[in-house]
Amino acid sequence: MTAKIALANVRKRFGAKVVLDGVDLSIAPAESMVIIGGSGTGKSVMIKSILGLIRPESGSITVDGREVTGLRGRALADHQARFGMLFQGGALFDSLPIWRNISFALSGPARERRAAAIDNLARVGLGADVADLRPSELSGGMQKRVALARAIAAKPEILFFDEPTTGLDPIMADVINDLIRTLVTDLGITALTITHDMASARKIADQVAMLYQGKIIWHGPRAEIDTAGNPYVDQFVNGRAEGPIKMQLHSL
Ligand SMILES: Nc1ncnc2c1ncn2[C@@H]1O[C@H](COP(=O)(O)OP(=O)(O)OP(=O)(O)O)[C@@H](O)[C@H]1O
Repeated sequence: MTAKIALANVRKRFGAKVVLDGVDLSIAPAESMVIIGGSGTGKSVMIKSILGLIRPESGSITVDGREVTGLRGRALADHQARFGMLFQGGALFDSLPIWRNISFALSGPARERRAAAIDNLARVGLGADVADLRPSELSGGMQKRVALARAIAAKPEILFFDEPTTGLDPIMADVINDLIRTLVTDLGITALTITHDMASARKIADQVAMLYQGKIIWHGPRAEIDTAGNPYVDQFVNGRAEGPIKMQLHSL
C-alpha cells in the first residue's frame, strides 16, 4: 500500500544548527500518527516541511506517492489545501463570529457557508446557538472545539494537530482527544499530531514515533510504548528527569 505521507532521509538545518538529521517516517492512509519528543527537537519544522512552508536541504517527502518538496505557486497551494490544521492556541479570529471563523476557507453564498458551519459545530458537539457568538465569549475548551470544526470544514484528507490539549483541564483534554479519534475514524482522515501530553498520545495514536536529535529514534504501535525497550522513549513516556535525555538548562 502506498503511504499517505512518507519522509525519507529528510535533512534541514538553520545556519550551523542541524534540526532534521535524516528523518524517515511513513504514515498509512487513515492512520493516526503521534509524534512525541522534547521541546526544540524539530517537530514543528517537520510538519512545516510536509506542508511545504519550509524547504529541506535534502531528502524526499511524498504524499500519495507524489514528491512535494520543491512545489511552488499553484501546485503548492493545491498541496496545502489538502491539509487541515489545528493550531496550538486555536488561532481563531476574535473579530469574527464563530460561524465565519469555521467557514473562513469555504466559498459560496453566506447562507450555505453558515449552514456548513453549523453542521461542523454539530460534529464537535456544539449547538447552533454558538454560531453568532465571538470566540472571546466561549470557554477554552469550546474554542478548541470550534478550532477543530474549522480544521475539518474544508473536508481535508489530512489533519495536523499541534499540541491539541495544551491549556485544557484533563477532562476537557479527554473530550478533545475523543473527538479527534472519532473524527479521524469516521471521516477516514490521516492524522499527524504533535504532543507532549502522553495521555493524549495514548488516546489519539494508532502509531507513535519519537523524534530525538533530528531523527526518529523509535516508532511503533501505541500499545508498545510502555514496552518499547528504548531508554529514550521510556524516559519521555514516564516523564523522568533522570535518563539518557539531558535537558540543557538554557532551553528550559
Ligand atoms: N525559521 C527558523 N530559523 C531558525 N531556526 C529555526 C527556525 N524554525 C525552527 N528553528 C529552530 O529549530 C529547532 C526546532 O524547532 P521546532 O519548532 O521544530 O521544535 P519543536 O520540536 O516543535 O519544539 P516545541 O515542542 O517546543 O514546539 C529549534 O532550535 C528552533 O530554534
